[in-house]
Amino acid sequence: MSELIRNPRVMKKLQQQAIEIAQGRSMISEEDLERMHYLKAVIKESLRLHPPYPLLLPRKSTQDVKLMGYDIAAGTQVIINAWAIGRDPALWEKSNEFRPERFLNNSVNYQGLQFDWIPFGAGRRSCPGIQFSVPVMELALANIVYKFDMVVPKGIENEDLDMSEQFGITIHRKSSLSVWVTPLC
Ligand code: HEM
Repeated sequence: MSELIRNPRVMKKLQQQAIEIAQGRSMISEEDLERMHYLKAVIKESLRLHPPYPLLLPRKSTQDVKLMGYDIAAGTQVIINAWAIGRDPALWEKSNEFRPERFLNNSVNYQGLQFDWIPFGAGRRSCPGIQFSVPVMELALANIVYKFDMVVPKGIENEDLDMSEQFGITIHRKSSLSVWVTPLC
């Protein structure tokens, strides 16, 4: 929500897609999600910049390895930082910008097979909640933007919206998100 409000171009494009898909119906349904490619890209881009679970479950190396110049001895506990990978400028063009378009022609999926985007982790300890949480996020966001327009309160510029994060086992906004909401239909 914060990124959409900060990026009205993306909000407009997403609302446009929601209007086209809903075709005047009162709600967007789960069956509609398949065709909402821009919505899926928005969610993926949000998870790239703001993975709710930033540090994956600890792993242990089973053998001595050399990784990017570092020697990691067998038995070392390793913690993988999905937050840093998602913002790595070597992997992502303009890595700090919210640009869902980067996921439109990108085969990346939720299974964690491409290690440059791992908000749900990877491998046998990856998140078993993907099948539940992704449709829930998509359905909620699709219906919110279909029904409401949201902007920053008067007197604040979009780029001044406080995006500070509270780090911990999970990451969330440091301050509550205050918005002006207008019903659309
Ligand atoms: C946006 C929502 C969610 C995100 C971003 C997320 C992310 C993650 C991540 C990054 C891990 C660690 C994976 C790894 O180390 O490879 C994890 C583990 C796990 N998640 Fe989720 N998760 C979400 C929702 C859920 C939901 C809804 C459930 C249950 C209904 C769930 C259940 C679990 C469980 C049980 C584990 C531990 C798996 C294990 O120990 O093998 N998650 N999740």
